[in-house]
Amino acid sequence: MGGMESRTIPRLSDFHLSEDRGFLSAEDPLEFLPPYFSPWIDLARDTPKLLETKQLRERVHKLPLLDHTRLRGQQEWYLARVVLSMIGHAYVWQEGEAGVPDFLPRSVAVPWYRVSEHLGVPPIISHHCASMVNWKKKDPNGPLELDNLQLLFCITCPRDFAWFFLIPIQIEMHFTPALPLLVQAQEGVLEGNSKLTKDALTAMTPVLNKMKLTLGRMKEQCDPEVFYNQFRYFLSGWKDNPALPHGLIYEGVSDKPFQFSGGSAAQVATVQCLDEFLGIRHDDRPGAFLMRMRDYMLPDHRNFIAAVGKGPSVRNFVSNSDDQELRTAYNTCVSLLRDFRSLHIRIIASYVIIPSKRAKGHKVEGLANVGTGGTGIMSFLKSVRDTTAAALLPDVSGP
Ligand code: HEM
Repeated sequence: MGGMESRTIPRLSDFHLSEDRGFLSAEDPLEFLPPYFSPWIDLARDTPKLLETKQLRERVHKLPLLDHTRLRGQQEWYLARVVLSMIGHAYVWQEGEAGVPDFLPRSVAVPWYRVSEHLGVPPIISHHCASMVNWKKKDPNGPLELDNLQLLFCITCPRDFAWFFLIPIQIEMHFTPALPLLVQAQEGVLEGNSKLTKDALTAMTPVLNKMKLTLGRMKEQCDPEVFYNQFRYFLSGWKDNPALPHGLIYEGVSDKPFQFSGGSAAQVATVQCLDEFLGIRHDDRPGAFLMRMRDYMLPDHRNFIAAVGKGPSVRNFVSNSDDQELRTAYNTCVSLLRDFRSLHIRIIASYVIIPSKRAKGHKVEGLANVGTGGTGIMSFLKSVRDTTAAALLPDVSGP
């Protein structure tokens, strides 16, 4: 990743990133669209119940084709994408892998495709739409914190599904102070100011610690068996997926099927941003997968990550310096990111590997192995974690 190092420091405002919300948008997400769009909102709200009785497809068949060009403002476009993604995935996977439809009806396909095109992302559920713009505060005057957050729209299993997507929002909030710090660290490199870079790296330590602590809260309200057997497959896409080997036809958009990857936390911008900042370069295959996941991020986010990677190299600066404190500060960040990834691997063991062994013969068995899933997951994640660990720099040699 990365490429030629430049002397340009990314400015947050150029990428519409705010100092107090980071990759979350500066305004709170909308909960409602204008009344004209109530068929979408009502259907998305009813989705978990309609799936229970297997009536969701019927409701979609009655959905009118609405004019998406009547959406106004970024937040309305975001919300439209949230609800259409929930409805679209519920439609495709209502019957599990056994009963996939040949095409997605135009009343969902056309606006989903066009709204996503407008936002510069593929028409499929992504981490951004399921999590980052899909929340509200329980107490509007309370803090933007996990325990005060509620997910707006779910596909199924509301309690567990919501928690799964709320955890990343809190992680995002922890990460937010790191954005100006990484800019500061690169400024230090540009100015040859070791202290500026060191202070920034040191101030990032609590950020990374908090991210890991919150990741560790996943089990509080998201049960591994519910995740694995009841909602994971609803997030699946139609690329490299044996249940939809040719992809999916979006009726009214094209007669040819499209192939897109499903939702994955590998689309989280924060972690890839940290990799670029710390100069961590992943091996060919894992690196290519992570790079591909950037296509599912908002253009501003993927462009910012690329700009950080092209900015002055903190890693080169640290490795060329004989300031041991600077090196320790850098190494602390790298080791905390490694620890975050090690914890993530332990989580996958209980959320994917163990349930997959129990699920033999279950109706969604095949869907457990899509994407980088199944046995490929662990070697992928371990490679990414080991490359992170390998980025640790040796101590400065004595005089
Ligand atoms: C129950 C919770 C979770 C499960 C089961 C899970 C599962 C997975 C899986 C299977 C992958 C491999 C890529 C793929 O197949 O799509 C992955 C990658 C990834 N996940 Fe998670 N994930 C969970 C929670 C999280 C959270 C909360 C975050 C951060 C907010 C996160 C961040 C990542 C990242 C950054 C990657 C890419 C690999 C890396 O950079 O280390 N995951 N996850």
